Amino acid sequence: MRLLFDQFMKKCEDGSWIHLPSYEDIATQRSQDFSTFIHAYFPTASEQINKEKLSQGRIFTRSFEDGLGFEYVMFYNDAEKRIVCVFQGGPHLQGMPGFFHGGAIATMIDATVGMNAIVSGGIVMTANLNINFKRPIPLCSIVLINSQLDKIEGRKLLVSCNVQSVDEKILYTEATSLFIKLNPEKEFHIKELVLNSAPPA
Ligand SMILES: CCCCC/C=C\C/C=C\C/C=C\C/C=C\CCCC(=O)SCCNC(=O)CCNC(=O)[C@H](O)C(C)(C)COP(=O)(O)OP(=O)(O)OC[C@H]1O[C@@H](n2cnc3c(N)ncnc32)[C@H](O)[C@@H]1OP(=O)(O)O
Repeated sequence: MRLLFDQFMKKCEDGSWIHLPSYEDIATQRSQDFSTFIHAYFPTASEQINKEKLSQGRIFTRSFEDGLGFEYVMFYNDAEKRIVCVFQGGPHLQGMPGFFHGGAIATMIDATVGMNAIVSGGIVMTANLNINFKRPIPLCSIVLINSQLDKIEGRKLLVSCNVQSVDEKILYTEATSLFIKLNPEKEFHIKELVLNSAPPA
């Protein structure tokens, strides 16, 4: 994992790739924006959300103890509209004995294609996620999630991805997704928000 991280950090040196900040980095810096965001886009839901609970909110991929759940880092290539996620799931993500749970894989896929849609299109939500599980992924192995923005049609963003072994010899999973941009009149400049929260390369 460290070796792959260092290889991608090297690619960041010429600016072609960007090490994306973790959700926690963004949330810590911009937590005051979250209730404004919810109120702007989902005014009815906003009344149903307990403000105290919201302040305890955590993205669930970052809710496990270190090493037991989702360990990952993402890198973004703006020219190619690609994100590569280096993912090493922990033992608490087990489904079939010895392998990752399909829901855990779906979560990481959604997080990766979702981040690609966010940096490409702004505030979006997943409308559709289609996954083909082709081979089971051994528990605790390191995999690469390669996502690609395929098309933008008005408010719709189509992003595809695959999950491969690090040596690229095993294709574990393929997925396509549809994201819908929320009301553009209430645009938050989320791309800047995400990129400005990036740790130094
Ligand atoms: C400053 C604060 C910032 C806050 C965020 C901060 C930081 C974030 C940073 C990082 C985040 C990190 C990682 C991201 C991690 C994970 C990503 C997870 C994302 C999710 O986990 S998200 C949860 C699951 N997600 C939902 O909970 C959505 C529920 N849903 C809805 O809320 C609505 O459904 C919505 C909004 C999607 C659309 O609603 P809408 O009213 O805006 O649009 P409408 O329905 O008119 O559709 C417009 C056109 O899309 C077509 N269309 C729609 N749906 C379709 C479908 N399924 N298949 C085919 N076509 C479809 C229509 O047919 C029409 O097409 P046409 O225009 O051609 O007629």
